[in-house]
Amino acid sequence: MKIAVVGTGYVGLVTGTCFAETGNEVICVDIDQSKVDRLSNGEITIYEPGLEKLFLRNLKEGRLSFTTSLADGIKDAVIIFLALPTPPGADGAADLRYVLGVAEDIGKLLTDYKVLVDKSTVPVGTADKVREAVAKNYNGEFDVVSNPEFLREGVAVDDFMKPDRVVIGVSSERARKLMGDLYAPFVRSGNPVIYMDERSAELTKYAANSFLATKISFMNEIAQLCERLGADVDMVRLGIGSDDRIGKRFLFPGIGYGGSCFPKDVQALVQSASQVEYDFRILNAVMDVNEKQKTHLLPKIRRYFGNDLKGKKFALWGLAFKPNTDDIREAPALYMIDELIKEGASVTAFDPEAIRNVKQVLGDKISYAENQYDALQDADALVIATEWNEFRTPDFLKMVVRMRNKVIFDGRNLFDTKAIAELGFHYESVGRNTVTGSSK
Ligand SMILES: NC(=O)C1=CN([C@@H]2O[C@H](COP(=O)(O)OP(=O)(O)OC[C@H]3O[C@@H](n4cnc5c(N)ncnc54)[C@H](O)[C@@H]3O)[C@@H](O)[C@H]2O)C=CC1
Ligand SMILES: O=C(O)[C@H]1O[C@H](OP(=O)(O)OP(=O)(O)OC[C@H]2O[C@@H](n3ccc(=O)[nH]c3=O)[C@H](O)[C@@H]2O)[C@H](O)[C@@H](O)[C@@H]1O
Repeated sequence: MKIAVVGTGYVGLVTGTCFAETGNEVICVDIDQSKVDRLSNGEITIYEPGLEKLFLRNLKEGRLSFTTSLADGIKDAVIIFLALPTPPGADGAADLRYVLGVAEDIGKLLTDYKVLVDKSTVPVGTADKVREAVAKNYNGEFDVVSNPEFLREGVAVDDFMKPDRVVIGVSSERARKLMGDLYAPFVRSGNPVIYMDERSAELTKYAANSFLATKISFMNEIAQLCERLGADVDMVRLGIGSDDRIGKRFLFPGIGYGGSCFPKDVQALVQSASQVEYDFRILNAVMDVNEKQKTHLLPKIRRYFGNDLKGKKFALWGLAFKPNTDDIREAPALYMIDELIKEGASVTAFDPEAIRNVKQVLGDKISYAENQYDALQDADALVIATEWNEFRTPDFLKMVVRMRNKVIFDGRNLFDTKAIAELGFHYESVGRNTVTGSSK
């Protein structure tokens, strides 16, 4: 099948590549000329494990191509995916200007039947708005489908190729058949396609992200209680997670959820609710808890250093909002850096993939290390903000010889408290007892 993907960011590139991989002819459209040039020349624009191999294969074999021309992109396509940004507007509601702007442009170009698919995360009612935008300039036949995306960065290829489910909001039989054919290879791997109306599909996406964010904020509050009551959140997590009704996943406390989606989507759902005069109280609390959790380590750090961070040198491990991505949108590490610098401390950071992106935002406000151990040179303390695998089993001897103090503030609970105390570290984490080794 010939398909177009408009918007070649994270979701667009994964969507385009994976549909090419299942034998479709895919043209990806983006307004960013340099991005299109790089991609056309075989240079991948995002860090996503496993994607580059598929991208290069499909580019080479001619199933995947890139253009800045919307007209060329959609000319022969039967299905057009819109994978455009939906950032928060001033009031927190999703800003639909990109989606509706492109829909209107597509209306000007259409000459025959096509299916427009909302892949972006969009509020309830957007499919109707897209229909209206297209119909401003085109009075022929077309359909609009809502097909929200549930992939996670870092495991995006697997999530896309072997999804837990595919949600398709569709009210036309013709479009349903086309979408069913397109997704047939994914269903073969045993996962259901759930068909529903467009409004339910649109809400399903926000409900999923908001529920997951709620789970995280709930555990962050349990962690707060654990610290005050002398319990261990990792034990509580295991204790409740083995109940199938609760489930083991997404129960990890930390320094708050970040990324390009949870913060924006929870806020957008609250805003959608308020537009229909509903006060979504749980989600207001979820956002509030998350804001506080982002700075959870700071009082601990201040307390340890007697409320004076001036001149203190911090090593920071992890800048990306989570492991296996170079994405730093709403990354908790950035909030901590801000606060530490404000209080007169200096920071030397290491991240396996995200340094390039952070340099663009922070420049020389902080120093950057070549590897995790170099970041520790003369550090008064190590702060851990992202749970990259290589941070989990470090060479402690290498750490000790570089650090001025054997002190760790861990926002991701990477180490066993007993073992780290035996190595002589003072170790503070989230929802677990502070431990202090003998050679503090
Ligand atoms: N990043 C993620 O993990 C996920 C994102 N989503 C949703 O998917 C949507 C897209 O998100 P991302 O891919 O992260 O965004 P992104 O910001 O990475 O990419 C958007 C792309 O659209 C391009 N663009 C903007 N205006 C355009 C136009 N008029 N014509 C053509 N291209 C244009 C930009 O140049 C950019 O390359 C959002 O609604 C997001 O909430 C959904 C699931 C996962
Ligand atoms: O709509 C989206 O864009 C996507 O948002 C999330 O995916 P993503 O943002 O890539 O990352 P997650 O793995 O969900 O993590 C989000 C944040 O929650 C934090 N988190 C996650 C899990 C956990 O147990 N604890 C926790 O603090 C992570 O550190 C991270 O900051 C969802 O998991 C995807 O299903 C969805 O498609």
